[in-house]
Amino acid sequence: MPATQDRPHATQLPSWKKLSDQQKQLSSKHLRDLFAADPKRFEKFHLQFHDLLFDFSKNIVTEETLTTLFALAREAKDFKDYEVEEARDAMFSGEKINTTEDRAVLHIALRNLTDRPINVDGVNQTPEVHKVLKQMERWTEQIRSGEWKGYTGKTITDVVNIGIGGSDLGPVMVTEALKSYAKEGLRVHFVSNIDGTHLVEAVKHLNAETTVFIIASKTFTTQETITNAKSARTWFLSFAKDQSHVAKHFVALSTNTEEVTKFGIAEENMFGFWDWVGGRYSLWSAIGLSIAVYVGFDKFRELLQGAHDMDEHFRTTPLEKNLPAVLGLIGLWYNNFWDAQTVAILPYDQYLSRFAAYFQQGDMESNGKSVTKAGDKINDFSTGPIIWGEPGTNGQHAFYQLIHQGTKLIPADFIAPINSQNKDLGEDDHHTILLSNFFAQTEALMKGKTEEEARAELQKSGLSGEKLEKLLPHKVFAGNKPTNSILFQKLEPRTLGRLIALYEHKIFVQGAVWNINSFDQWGVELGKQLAKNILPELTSNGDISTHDSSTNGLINYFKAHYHRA
Ligand SMILES: O=P(O)(O)OC[C@H]1O[C@@H](O)[C@H](O)[C@@H](O)[C@@H]1O
Repeated sequence: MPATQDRPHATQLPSWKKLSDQQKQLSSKHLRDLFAADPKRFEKFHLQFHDLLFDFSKNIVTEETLTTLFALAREAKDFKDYEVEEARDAMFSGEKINTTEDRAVLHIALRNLTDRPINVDGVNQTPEVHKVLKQMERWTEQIRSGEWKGYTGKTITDVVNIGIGGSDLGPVMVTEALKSYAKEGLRVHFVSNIDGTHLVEAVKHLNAETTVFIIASKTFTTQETITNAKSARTWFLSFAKDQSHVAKHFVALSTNTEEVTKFGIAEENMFGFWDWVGGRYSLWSAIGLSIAVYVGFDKFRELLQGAHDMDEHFRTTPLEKNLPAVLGLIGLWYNNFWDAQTVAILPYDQYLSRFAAYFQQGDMESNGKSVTKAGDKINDFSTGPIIWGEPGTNGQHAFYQLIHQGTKLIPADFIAPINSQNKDLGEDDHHTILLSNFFAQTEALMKGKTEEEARAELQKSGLSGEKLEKLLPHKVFAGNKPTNSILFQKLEPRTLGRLIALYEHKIFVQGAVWNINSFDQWGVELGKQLAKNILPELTSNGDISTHDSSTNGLINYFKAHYHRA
């Protein structure tokens, strides 16, 4: 078959049909029954990888479901005839699997700390990757040791990363996650939003003499980042006065040398990367500079090492024992056969408070697609899920109500460390309280509470008759709500690396079965284009009439009431 011809949609595959039948059978069963029928369910349905324990037994699956999901992954082919494992191998070997941009997808090369060559167009990328890592290490040490001085000869105390999307979310999430490893006296700040408030509030209490700005942008053309960078430079020069001081206070992370130098940042203060690094997969590249400076280069290296561990696991392990594959296929099961629209990511670890937000971009920008790789419209199945979540136990007191008793099926991933970084706080052991909630929630979601159980409880509390009957339906929990549980020893950099890479590859597996390009993001362009047209209209004279009546009405109302100064 010619390379450009598309393959049957996943829905036409024999295993898809089987899964659909299995879903019908399972929909009359309850997770309680599955547990009751098999005391070895946990043993059968969990995997371990280094310090990660992945329990998927509280899912509405049987061994047959899993076998069929693995079969599906082996039947699904993209237009190059690659099934999931072959598509994975193609990514690892530097093939240009991002077809619409004609690019390789090699975030895995960024954490390949070995000398294994990874070629793109016949050129080994590994030496270049290691060169930039060295450059990052040098700069990181200069800042952290105080060797790098500001324009008045003072040591740097504050680093402000200006970037957005993939040039912001990864560093934000990881610096938060690894906060306990931060160097005392060195703070990092993040400015992403074009809303001037973000920059103003970030620099408000900073001293220009001791502040360095990292301008992070793969393209170096992103409107938000360049506008913020220019305003940051204006703020800086309002103190430093002399343009020549910019060199000591602004560095750039980018693939675009020309734009970086045009901005006024010298090439020696630029940390490069490559078009084969997708924005949402870039925290491992120079984009991670704010992480490295905050926690130290050794810790940054451990983070890379952790991701590399997971890469090797993903690359070499059969689907049946492969954590990202199992996570991905179980997710696909709910997405495609149970009509689940969303996945909640619920870390029981305050340090992971931005983990779900990070994977909102990671997953939704990757798999929010509705054409196959060959451009064929997908209208017979659903692709990427909506990702959301907050750390437990905050979520419990906010939105868990809907997960427990709402009408929607919300599969959820519970993630927690076995050991906390913060112990001996006083009378109570916070961590056992936290984890008791984790275990209780996953149990409650699975088991629910039957009418009989609820009735017995109400009777015990002294209620009876009409009052009891009225309250009873509100006290019932249907249960049968699926969860994954991921436990790890402690939130160390290497573990975090493994965890992030686990989710990255989960996204890959789903995208491969759906035969979509998980590595482009054309859907973000239309809004950008229209904003460019609208911007001059906001400052032109007179009313606007070029849009629909709503857009015209809003723009004209804005213009009538806006005061720039
Ligand atoms: O790093 P850049 O080029 O400034 O891009 C930032 C973000 O820009 C967005 O438009 C893209 O959707 C993201 O994928 C990207 O991470």
